[in-house]
Amino acid sequence: MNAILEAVDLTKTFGGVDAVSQLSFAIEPGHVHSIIGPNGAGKTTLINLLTGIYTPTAGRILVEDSDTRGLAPYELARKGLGRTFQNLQICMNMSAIENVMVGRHLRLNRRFLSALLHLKSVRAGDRDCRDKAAELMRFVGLEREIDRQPGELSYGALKRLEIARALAAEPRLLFLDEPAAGLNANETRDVGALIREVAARGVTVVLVEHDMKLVMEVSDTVLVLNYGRRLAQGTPRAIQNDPDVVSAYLGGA
Ligand SMILES: Nc1ncnc2c1ncn2[C@@H]1O[C@H](COP(=O)(O)OP(=O)(O)OP(=O)(O)O)[C@@H](O)[C@H]1O
Repeated sequence: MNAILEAVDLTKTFGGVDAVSQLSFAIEPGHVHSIIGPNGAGKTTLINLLTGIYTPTAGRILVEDSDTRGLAPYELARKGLGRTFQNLQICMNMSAIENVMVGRHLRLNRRFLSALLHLKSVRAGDRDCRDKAAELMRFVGLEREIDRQPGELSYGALKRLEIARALAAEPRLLFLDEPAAGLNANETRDVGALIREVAARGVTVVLVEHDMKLVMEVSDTVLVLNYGRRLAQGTPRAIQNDPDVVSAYLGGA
């Protein structure tokens, strides 16, 4: 088995409601894999399970064949799992590049909290970290924003900054939770191009997104959830033509 991540009979129950129910799937390395589904289908719950925020009620999650049960999110980050969040998690009192440098410390420094508290010495002492962060800001198209404060950046730029920060930890698998939410059409198109570039760098991308145009343009495979279960999985073209998906989701969207 060469899956980078595998879910086996995964279930998460909240007070009698199965938010995710007996879900099995595999994510092959490389490419862009999207997870879609109507509101309440279980997408966020699934991401929170895969990234260690929730513990499964039943079932298993394997990262490169190793069971992740009991591992905290930061331990999964060290195994190569990165993520961005639906709601921005940017530190507004740090410069844009410092936010990206923090992302690198989350992976490299076991005592990252103390590193955060001594950010000035980190900044002075770790030229490599800053250089790497600057390279990532260029990669996401924010080369002119390096020393600006997040409060001066557009919402679209902040979303890209989050992606740069997640990449700073050098993930092999990157979860993007609604990266296009709140963006206009141009910004969404740019995020789509960025997602493809991230995948071209060899980072496997798992995308949770409501914007169907974006999903269909950037994905290699799409997993469709409905009531916490797998409704369909396949290429964007196959998904768009799947009658179950059309009636349960796309048709009602
Ligand atoms: N912490 C929680 N406590 C109780 N129920 C929850 C909790 N989180 C999610 N649920 C329920 O689990 C189901 C799946 O919710 P989830 O947020 O994972 O869906 P989603 O597909 O991400 O939805 P959306 O597209 O609206 O973000 C819903 O019925 C929701 O009400």
